[in-house]
Amino acid sequence: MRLPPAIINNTEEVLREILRFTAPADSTLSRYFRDHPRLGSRERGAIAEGIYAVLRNKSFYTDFAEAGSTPTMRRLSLLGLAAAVGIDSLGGLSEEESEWLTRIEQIDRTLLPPMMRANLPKWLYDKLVAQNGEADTLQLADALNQPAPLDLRVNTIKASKDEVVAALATAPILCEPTPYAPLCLRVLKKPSLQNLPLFKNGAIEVQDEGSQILAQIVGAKRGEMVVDFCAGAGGKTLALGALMRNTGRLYAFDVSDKRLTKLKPRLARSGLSNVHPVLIAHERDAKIKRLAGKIDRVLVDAPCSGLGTLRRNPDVKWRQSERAIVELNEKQNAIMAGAARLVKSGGRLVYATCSLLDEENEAVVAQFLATHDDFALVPMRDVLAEQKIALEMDDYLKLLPHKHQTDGFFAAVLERKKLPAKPAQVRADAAAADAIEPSDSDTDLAQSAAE
Ligand SMILES: C[S@@+](CC[C@H](N)C(=O)[O-])C[C@H]1O[C@@H](n2cnc3c(N)ncnc32)[C@H](O)[C@@H]1O
Repeated sequence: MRLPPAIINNTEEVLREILRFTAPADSTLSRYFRDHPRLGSRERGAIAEGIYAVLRNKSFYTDFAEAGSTPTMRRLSLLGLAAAVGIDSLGGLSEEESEWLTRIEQIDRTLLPPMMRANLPKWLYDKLVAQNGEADTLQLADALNQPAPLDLRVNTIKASKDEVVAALATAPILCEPTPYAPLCLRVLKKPSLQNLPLFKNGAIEVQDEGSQILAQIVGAKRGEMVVDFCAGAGGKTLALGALMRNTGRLYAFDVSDKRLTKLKPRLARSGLSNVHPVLIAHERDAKIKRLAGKIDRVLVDAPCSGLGTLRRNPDVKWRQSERAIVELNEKQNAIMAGAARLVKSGGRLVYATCSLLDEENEAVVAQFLATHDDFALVPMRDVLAEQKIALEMDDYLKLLPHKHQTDGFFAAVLERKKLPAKPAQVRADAAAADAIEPSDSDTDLAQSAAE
């Protein structure tokens, strides 16, 4: 059955707003759907997919939509909707529009000028070509312009992987294991999962395989003191807490109350009791200072451009700018310096981003090492071997959608050099002092966590 002609107008209306790039596309779409409750689920799906198709293919579509007699916004909407549901499913097309859409569908995109084929803004295209060359950039861009698969992480606190596969099969939902992360399942279609008992009872979380690998390379062990410095809504926190088998202490820091609030229901579902969310004012907050030198593993999943997640958030490439990257860089350097203070001698600091740009990745690590000679890089190949992850990397983790079918991720592991052992008497005195005067850091933080 054809979709009603009115959805072309709806798409045009919301697209006009989204293309101003003043807010994330997903939040504008959610608000539009809330304001238009009469749209059915099929119509909503078509509009959302149509908008995402325009965002993914904006350079190519704009070039073709600007020619012709009908308004550009209608033509862009038609191109997006046709890509999302097929020309034959669209009601209300004129004969000229149907023929025009068919002609564009038949264009061989490999013959387009490279930047138009990549559908990237010039500044980003130029940076990626300078970094990786044109052929690799085009392959990367093609992969970034495909929708991401739906990956799940099995929460072993609640169920085994086999139990989850069996329960999904009865739904019936088909899934398959992925190559690298041991607890990852890739769902073959994209069913809604929210109402599944498995989801409600916390046995599964939606999480990209790349994100799961990142949590694993932190190498957090049972009973350790761990900090997830930029925990956000807790995607990696929950994975870390489960890897620690719900033991030790895992602090989830963030400067955003809104994001930490989103962590709370996920935490309740997860069954974890070792996680302590703490709202911090900034990376030098006094709450942090009190944990200085006490933490085994610190993860900095830094605020970044998010360019590695274009499969999910295609608007990000049009919303980011070179100037924003410079500002992010300052923040990334400052957060690393703040987080480093927590790491104990012999402990590890993991820097991670979902950016594709060297300046947010290798350059931040280089700047950190240049100013922190008490840290050394642990080559990623050694970390992956420790964790038995079958990925070939050199010094850094660099996950890419066209090579690993994950979002784009970067990570580096830095170890704080071990201090020379203290003389026996000094050690004994320090132990006695600790026993009499427990540090106030834990009580303070536990209190913040309870708030
Ligand atoms: C990439 S997101 C984290 C995503 C999260 N780790 C996850 O797996 O879902 C970066 C986070 O850093 C937080 N952030 C920004 N500045 C910060 C700072 N100075 N200290 C700690 N967190 C900060 C942001 O609020 C945001 O939640």
